[in-house]
Amino acid sequence: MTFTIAFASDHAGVAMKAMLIDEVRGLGHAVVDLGPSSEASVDYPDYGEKLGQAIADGRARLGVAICGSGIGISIAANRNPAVRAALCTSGLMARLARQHNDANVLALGSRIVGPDTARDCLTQFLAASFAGGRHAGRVAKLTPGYQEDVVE
Ligand SMILES: O=C(CO)[C@H](O)[C@H](O)[C@H](O)COP(=O)(O)O
Repeated sequence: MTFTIAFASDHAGVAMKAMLIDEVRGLGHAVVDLGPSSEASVDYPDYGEKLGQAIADGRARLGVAICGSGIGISIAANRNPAVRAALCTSGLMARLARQHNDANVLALGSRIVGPDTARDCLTQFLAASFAGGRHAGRVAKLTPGYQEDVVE
């Protein structure tokens, strides 16, 4: 299955963002790159907000958010009620974020995880799907108007 995936970062995540965009394009996914395009210093709240809006208005089904630690941009993206951003440092966390939490944004820290781990997180995030069942009611408590995504 392929998705439209929105990417956003701050300056610390630009290089990792470019690397992961190449990766997902190679897998046949469509990409919305919300920037930034240079490593000039920017503020993660602005880019987390852009990503939240892209998920909320349906421009992208999934998102990837990257800053130095992954913390600031995941907090920012999660301010949008449509977002369930999960900050992950392993492929297992990324898989569980999709399976149990129906996470729609993968957050990564470019100063925390290396390229191989980042790729593993993204690969497992994209390959997994929400398990539903006992998890559905829990996710509904997180997201107003939550409707379980039907995988087509
Ligand atoms: O939000 C963060 C910390 O939780 C990110 O790591 C930022 O990328 C970081 O704060 C940016 O720091 P810089 O010294 O301005 O590059």
